[in-house]
Amino acid sequence: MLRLDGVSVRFGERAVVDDVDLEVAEHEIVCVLGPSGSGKSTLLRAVAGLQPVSAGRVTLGGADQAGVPVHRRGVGLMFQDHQLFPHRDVGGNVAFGLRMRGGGRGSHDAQVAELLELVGLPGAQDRAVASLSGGEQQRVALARALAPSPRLLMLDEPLGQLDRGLRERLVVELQGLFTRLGTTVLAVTHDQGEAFALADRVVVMRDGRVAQAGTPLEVWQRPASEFVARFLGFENVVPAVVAGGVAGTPWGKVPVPAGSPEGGQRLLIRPAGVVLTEDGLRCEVVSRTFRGTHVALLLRPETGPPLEAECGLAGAPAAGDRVAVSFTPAEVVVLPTDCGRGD
Ligand SMILES: Nc1ncnc2c1ncn2[C@@H]1O[C@H](COP(=O)(O)OP(=O)(O)OP(=O)(O)O)[C@@H](O)[C@H]1O
Repeated sequence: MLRLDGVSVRFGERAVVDDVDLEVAEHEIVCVLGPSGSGKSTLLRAVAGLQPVSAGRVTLGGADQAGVPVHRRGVGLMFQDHQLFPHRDVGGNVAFGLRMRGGGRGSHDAQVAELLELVGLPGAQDRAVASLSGGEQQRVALARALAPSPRLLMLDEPLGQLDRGLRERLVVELQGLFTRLGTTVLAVTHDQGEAFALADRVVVMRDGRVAQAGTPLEVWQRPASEFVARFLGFENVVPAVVAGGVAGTPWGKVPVPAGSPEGGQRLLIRPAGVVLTEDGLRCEVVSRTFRGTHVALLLRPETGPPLEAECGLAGAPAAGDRVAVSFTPAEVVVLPTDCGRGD
């Protein structure tokens, strides 16, 4: 459906998007994820035709998009500040989306009703935009973007301004809706939770380049670099020397998965792999945080930097308690080095 070959966007000397290859298959939901300023929005704008590319090629359905204006690309856009028309009612906003398809100014009542039903706002046609909550406005913007049945729907921080609880609910709804409709989606977000909940595949960007692309599970289980690991919120990353299935680390010996590269490496231990035991590395519990399904612990080991661990709710130690931990190799990742990226 969508293909980017070596796409770069430069502002002056600076490549904000730098030689990016990317494919989105029909019916696929791809989320571009990355820190602020990594070039996500610029990439999306280049695909939409809102931003000229400095090098490379964007093809949609096999057709080169060079010189094709935004309104002829057949893409739907929903941006962070969802830009509803404040003076039109909800129905008028959604009908605008339908007219974008070239259906003329005729009555679109039935389709508007159907679209509002779809986004969970049945019967809202006559409501004023100003009377809607943030989440409701987001749904109207979505109905308007879906109205012309775009071959590719592009979302830029679609839930960016909403509070966390609402975002978590909406993201599940969106995922279900897109899957039901078979919509092809390219979305941009800086929120990994959102990306992981929505996407079939995530693309992590760093300084205009693709740092890793894969399914949420692949990226979560096997971060391709220390940058990706830290971006995902993993803090247990240390230098290590790997030999014979064991890594020598500041926390002592840590078993690594079979087949891990040997020699001087960077090592990630996911918190789930730091297990409370009778006998092992001795630590003091600095803090504990209830996370619903488990307890997150911050530990101060007798050697090495602080360690993040997880344990069950029952019998979780308290701040100040002394515990011992061991490590589970399945949760240990020997990280590929970030070539030339200054880490
Ligand atoms: N029109 C422009 N002229 C010059 N620099 C720009 C322009 N648009 C964006 N940039 C710069 O390009 C870089 C990438 O911006 P972009 O908005 O694509 O990042 P982003 O990853 O979407 O960030 P955020 O998550 O904060 O929206 C930023 O440093 C930004 O300042």
